[in-house]
Amino acid sequence: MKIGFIGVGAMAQAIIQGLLKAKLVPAENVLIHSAHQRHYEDYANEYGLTAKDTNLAVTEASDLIVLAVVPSVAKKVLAEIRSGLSDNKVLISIVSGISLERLAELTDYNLPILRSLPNINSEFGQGMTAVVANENLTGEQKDQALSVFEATSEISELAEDLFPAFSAISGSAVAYIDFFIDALSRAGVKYGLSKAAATKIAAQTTFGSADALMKSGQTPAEMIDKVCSPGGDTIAGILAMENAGFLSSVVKGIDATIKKSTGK
Ligand SMILES: NC(=O)C1=CN([C@@H]2O[C@H](COP(=O)(O)OP(=O)(O)OC[C@H]3O[C@@H](n4cnc5c(N)ncnc54)[C@H](OP(=O)(O)O)[C@@H]3O)[C@@H](O)[C@H]2O)C=CC1
Ligand SMILES: O=C(O)[C@@H]1CCC=N1
Repeated sequence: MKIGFIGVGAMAQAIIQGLLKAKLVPAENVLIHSAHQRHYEDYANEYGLTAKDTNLAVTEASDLIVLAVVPSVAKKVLAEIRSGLSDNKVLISIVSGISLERLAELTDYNLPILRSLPNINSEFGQGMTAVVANENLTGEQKDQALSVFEATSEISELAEDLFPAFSAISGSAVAYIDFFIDALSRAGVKYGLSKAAATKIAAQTTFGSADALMKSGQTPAEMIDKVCSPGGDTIAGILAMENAGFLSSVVKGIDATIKKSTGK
């Protein structure tokens, strides 16, 4: 199986690194092209990938074609690769905000297409990806397309109208969670910890909390209650955070993310 990437920016690189770690395909079976020759050639050389001269050449030589460009250039790129697509290849889009209907309209209504929304944690096999297939993508071909994300992440098959919410609380939320870790870390610095030590402590605590939450099967509220000793320190902190608008500031951030991705 050959997997082509059109665009090798932050998200494509995370998936490629995840795929290489998972050994889903040999490195030379990953084909790439992007806007800047120096960038895609250097990246291909560094990891033993195959660089191609054009987006169309990637498409023609691949079984799965991952569209990994920013939304504003997707239309132009799809026009370039359209003639290389056929029903024995799968177009996989990771582009935020472009629907299956729009992808088909810009290419061909008979093509198998998978719309996905991964997150950057795919690099370490810890991603979370939403997927939705069109009616032309079924059976073995669908399994093959899903294998890219199974190798790098958990998968959630979602209705398309939930993609903006998913993108906000997963794709974008990696940054929001890191923002929270950085906030904890800066608070640690305020009270004398070094930034490096505070960041490690905050990151491990975040990681361990997410792991424990999932392993316990409890709700976040139940976990919070276990940490808040009666009359203790944590409940004082929770109340002060909420008084400063913690919940509504997080929801406002998600509202803004969804508004930007949908224009609504
Ligand atoms: N970053 C993330 O966490 C996530 C991103 N996404 C989606 O992934 C897509 C890419 O985002 P991201 O990786 O962050 O963006 P980047 O800006 O990091 O990467 C964009 C890539 O597109 C390439 N590119 C630009 N124009 C062309 C062209 N005409 N032909 C071929 N390649 C081109 C660039 O080439 P070059 O490198 O040579 O300049 C670059 O490699 C977006 O649609 C985004 O919505 C989805 C989920 C999460
Ligand atoms: O910021 C963005 O537009 C992309 C979509 C999800 C994560 N990054």
